[in-house]
Amino acid sequence: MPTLHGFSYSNYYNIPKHALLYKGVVFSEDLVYASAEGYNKLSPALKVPSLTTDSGHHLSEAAVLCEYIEEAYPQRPLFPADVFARNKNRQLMHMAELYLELPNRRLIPFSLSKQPAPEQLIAEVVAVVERGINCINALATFKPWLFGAQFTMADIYLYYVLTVAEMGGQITGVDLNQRIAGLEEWRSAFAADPISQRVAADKEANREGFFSYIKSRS
Ligand SMILES: N[C@@H](CCC(=O)N[C@@H](CS)C(=O)NCC(=O)O)C(=O)O
Repeated sequence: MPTLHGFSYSNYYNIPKHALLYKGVVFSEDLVYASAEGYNKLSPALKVPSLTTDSGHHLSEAAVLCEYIEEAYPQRPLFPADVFARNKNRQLMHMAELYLELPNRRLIPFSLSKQPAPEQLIAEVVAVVERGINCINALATFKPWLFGAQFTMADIYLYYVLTVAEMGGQITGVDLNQRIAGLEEWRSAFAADPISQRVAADKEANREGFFSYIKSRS
């Protein structure tokens, strides 16, 4: 049985978790924070999530876990069969991370501490997020999923990226629902799925533990 390492408050952790649940893979969860002793053996970058495969190998980086999960568990495919469509899917995943997740992630410390973020930082974040908005508008159809009828890995990836993008948006004032037509309805449909609700409930159950961990490190 594969083991997913990390914590449920992490949006990155919830990406492979959602994919595993969608495919009906039986897996165990190992609650671990990135600074735990020995965690570098699972994830050299000391980032959550990581996965230990059935054969005892360790992998890390959420997008890599998505690829591994699809290859190791081909049931209920999450990438399109067509090679171009499959790579278009990956294109959106990469763009969502680079231009929506990572810039907004820079604002997490200010969101958690409720301290004002420097104007220069906000301007830098907004400049990158504008690219992200253009990318999603150019690629996604929202009919009803990002690339049409098939629910794909890109849907999972973007949904959890938006957790951090929304947190940052409260500081920058960028409202993605206003800027990306169809995003809000798509997100509501995703959130209504029982798997999304299970992931959200697990996240909520980890809230106290996560904030105690953050406090213990400051
Ligand atoms: N590029 C990594 C990023 C993962 C990431 O940033 N995870 C956060 C939790 S949401 C983390 O481990 N943070 C710990 C740290 O930066 O020390 C991935 O795709 O898995």
